Amino acid sequence: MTTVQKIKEIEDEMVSATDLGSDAVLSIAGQEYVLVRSTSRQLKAKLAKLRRELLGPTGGGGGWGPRIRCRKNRYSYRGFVGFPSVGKSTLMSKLTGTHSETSEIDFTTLTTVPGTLKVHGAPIQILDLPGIIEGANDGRGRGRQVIAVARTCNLIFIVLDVLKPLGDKKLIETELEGFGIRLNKKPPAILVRKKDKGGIAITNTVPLTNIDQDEIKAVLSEYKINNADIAIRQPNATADDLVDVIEGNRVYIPALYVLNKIDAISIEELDLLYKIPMSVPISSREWMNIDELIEKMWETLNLVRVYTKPRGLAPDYSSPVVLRRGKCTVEDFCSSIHKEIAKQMKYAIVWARVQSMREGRKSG
Ligand SMILES: Nc1nc2c(ncn2[C@@H]2O[C@H](COP(=O)(O)OP(=O)(O)OP(=O)(O)O)[C@@H](O)[C@H]2O)c(=O)[nH]1
Ligand SMILES: [K+]
Ligand SMILES: [Mg+2]
Repeated sequence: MTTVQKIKEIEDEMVSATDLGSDAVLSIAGQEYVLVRSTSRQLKAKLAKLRRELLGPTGGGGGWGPRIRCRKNRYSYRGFVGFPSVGKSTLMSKLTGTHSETSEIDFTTLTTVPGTLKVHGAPIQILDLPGIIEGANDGRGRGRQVIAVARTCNLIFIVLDVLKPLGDKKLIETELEGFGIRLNKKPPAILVRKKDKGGIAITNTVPLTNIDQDEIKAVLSEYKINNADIAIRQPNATADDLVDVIEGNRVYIPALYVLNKIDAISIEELDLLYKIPMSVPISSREWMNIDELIEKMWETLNLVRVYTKPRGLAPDYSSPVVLRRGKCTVEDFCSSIHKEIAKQMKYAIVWARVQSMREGRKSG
């Protein structure tokens, strides 16, 4: 029996215990739980604890149900990351029409649940993810796996509950950063080229304001790099930026802060929320301000839609090929369909409604 099935069994038992109107004893994984009609709150907490145990790397004894899996294929994903019960699944279910279990109990979602939302004709893949807890990137709960999936996304929605302290924003950021994810940041314009000899040579095309030559050398010596050319073109580069470049396994992902449950706050409080950069206040349950969320998502994704046109016929506007701006040459278009197509193609005629669409001819 998988863990998910086990939890379902507990929930069913909870219902029947309530029906019985008396105490019932339930044994799960060798532990006995006394189900009392009047203690449903306690039971829920127990269930949440059990779920968290099962989420943990040691708990569950490998009885985990469907594994968190997310392969990066021709689809790219956008994922919901947040603490438990902030409303990720409510939002995902309503946005995409794909059912993902919701409830007031923490750790309701136990696996990755994918759904698709069409925005301006382009299918956008969205992943509902299990809630994470503080310390996730150190291995607490199932957070590591969740964050590993988030690393493969090309947009992260950080979902926050406006009824909980906004310090949660910082906590989530720290968890993601601890896993090498850099949010709303470009890769630092710093070049580190290791050599066999010659010592450390530092050149900078911008003034060094946050780090000096000695500090750069100190960081390099931490990594036992004694011979290297360092070129700094990043204004206000920091030691952290340098470390990121040396470590090399960082991912730079845009993030949108989804501030959920605004139905439960006042207009004055809402005004304050609007000051948070890259944020959208919404209510997923009451379906408030969802249009703004979708538009911000579209802008942040920076996508280009390419419609194909059979000779002599009108373009097929029903299913565009979706490419990323800056990566939308004819060759990119071909590769997104099949890697062989570009080799055989002699030319393409391209009409563009956006300026950045590059000239579409490819000589044969
Ligand atoms: N007031 C209010 N409650 C909401 C809103 N969205 C979700 N909720 C409630 O918040 C609770 C948690 O919702 P879920 O969608 O299960 O939250 P989740 O983030 O997926 O939770 P986990 O999967 O456990 O991490 C449920 O009781 C929802 O009804 C909202 O916009 N306003
Ligand atoms: K929940
Ligand atoms: Mg959920």
